[in-house]
Amino acid sequence: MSGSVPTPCPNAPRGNVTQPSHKKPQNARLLLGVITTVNRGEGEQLRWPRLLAAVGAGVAAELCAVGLMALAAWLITRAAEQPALSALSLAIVGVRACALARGAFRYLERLAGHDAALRAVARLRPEVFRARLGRPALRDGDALSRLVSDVDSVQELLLRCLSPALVALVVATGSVLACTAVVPDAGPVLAGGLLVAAVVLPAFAVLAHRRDRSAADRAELAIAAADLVDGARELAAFGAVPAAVSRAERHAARMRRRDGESARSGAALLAGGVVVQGMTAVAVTWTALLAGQPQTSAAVVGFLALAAFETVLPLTDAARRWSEHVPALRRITELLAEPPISLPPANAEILALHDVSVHYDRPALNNVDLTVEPGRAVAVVGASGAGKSTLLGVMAGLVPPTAGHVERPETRAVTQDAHVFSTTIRDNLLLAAPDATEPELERAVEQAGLLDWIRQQPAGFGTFVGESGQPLSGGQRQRLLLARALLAEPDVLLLDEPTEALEPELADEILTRVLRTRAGRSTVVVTHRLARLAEFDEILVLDAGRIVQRGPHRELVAEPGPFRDLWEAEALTDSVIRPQDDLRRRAAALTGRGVRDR
Ligand SMILES: Nc1ncnc2c1ncn2[C@@H]1O[C@H](COP(=O)(O)OP(=O)(O)OP(=O)(O)O)[C@@H](O)[C@H]1O
Repeated sequence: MSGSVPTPCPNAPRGNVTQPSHKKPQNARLLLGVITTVNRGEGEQLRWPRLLAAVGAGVAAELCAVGLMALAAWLITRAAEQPALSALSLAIVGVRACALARGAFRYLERLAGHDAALRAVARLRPEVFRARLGRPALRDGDALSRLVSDVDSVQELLLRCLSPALVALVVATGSVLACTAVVPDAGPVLAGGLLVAAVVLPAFAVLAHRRDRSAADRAELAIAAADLVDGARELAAFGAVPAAVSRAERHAARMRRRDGESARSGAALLAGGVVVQGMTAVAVTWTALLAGQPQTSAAVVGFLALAAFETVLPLTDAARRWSEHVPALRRITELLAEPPISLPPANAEILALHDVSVHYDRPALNNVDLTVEPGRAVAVVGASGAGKSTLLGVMAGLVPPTAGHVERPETRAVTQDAHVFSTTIRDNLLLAAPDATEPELERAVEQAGLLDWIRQQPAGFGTFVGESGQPLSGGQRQRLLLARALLAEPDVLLLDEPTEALEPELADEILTRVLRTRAGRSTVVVTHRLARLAEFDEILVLDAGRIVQRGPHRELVAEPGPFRDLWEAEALTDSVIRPQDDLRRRAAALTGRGVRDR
């Protein structure tokens, strides 16, 4: 693996790792599980009462709506009989009260519901980010944005699925009971109609969503569009723009077609709901009349039925949303269920590996025994894939060994995939030593060879870098990461090809400075470059996960063996490449352009 520190069992997604087998829990249990997670611990959190208060207010608002319709129906039919006004006054007040209360309860429902959902999301987000800590980096933007949108899905599920479902359940039951109380024969008719709207139509919506491929099409279109934008230069250079554009157009056309199909099936379900609503209201009224009930009662149950459906019909949409958001819920649940990763704490004064092995799908490190005495400088060399980064990862505690054990003092590693945060240079550095003073910052960046460049920036240490800041060259990035590790003043500094992106002279200069200023700090450097290894106390030569040779530079070059082979190979390459480099440097000097970073 080139450079980045790999992560084997128990948490790596690759290799011979046995993944924990997650039995798929039921969807409703998923949501309950997530709500339990956000209910854990102290501080600001979602409390069940908030959610129940929202549901309670929603029920009250919907019951007011049903009551309003039923009272209005009674009022109109009764008024047609022209009774004394006093006989209607209670109903008039009731209609007014229901109308006012409905608005007030609706407002309370929104307030309590959003409060509960936002608290849930605020609580869940750090839990999810914490659970991601230490796991392999998410390189693809889609996975990264999903990490954010998955948590938003929980808000959607609470507000647009769970809460409406609970409200509909209570209001539908209440409406059937009220209808039965007024016209006993009409109760079962209403119950049947509501069941169709609450169960059958949502089931169709779920089925339609399962068959709907528009989400996959949308993702493919996004990928094609990203290729068009990010790869515009290469596509133009290879004359491949028309082909790429027509591929994106094909995705767009397919997505339009699918969107049309899904809009048609949604509209059909909506229309189906309205038909069921109308037919049930007619059937309920008819049943009441057939049962010999007065017209007033028939009108009341008919309108009551109409109003009850207003609460139940949105369940079709809620079911579609539920199907849309459940995969996000599943991802969150699986992430939270994984055992937390934490770096093992320092447990010794001296770094020592005892019979350490690391196995992925095949061995990466075999029975390594090694002690790094305080203050020693050790270089690790070997062919690509020999296990250098894995060894460094084990030393840093980033890769747990599959066999053997590690004694480790305080270490800091600069891995190839170490992250530059999207903030100022200063904040990136202070991550390692929050109390570092300005001179300490300057000393660290000077050792890492970045001070001159920082001084040239108008904002100096306040220059924004990272994703949303100033783009850094590979060499500047490596030097910033090196300075950050130096600032932490660890007992053991572990560097994985720390200057690979720099010109050889500058790389040597920086490495020499880092080694000379090490005092009591041990330094282990993985490197492909063998030129300056005489500065190291010991060189470890790795081959196929084993230490095949070790010793100081002068001894290793004096005897035939793997190191001398590597050394001679590099000398041969240098004799071909160096003259070209010199030429390039002279040309750069003439044109006044720097060539320090590769
Ligand atoms: N996460 C992983 N899962 C499976 N195999 C892995 C993983 N990480 C590394 N390997 C394998 O382990 C072996 C050692 O990899 P490692 O990255 O330690 O080599 P390296 O000497 O640092 O290589 P390079 O010089 O190219 O960076 C390689 O065969 C690699 O394919």
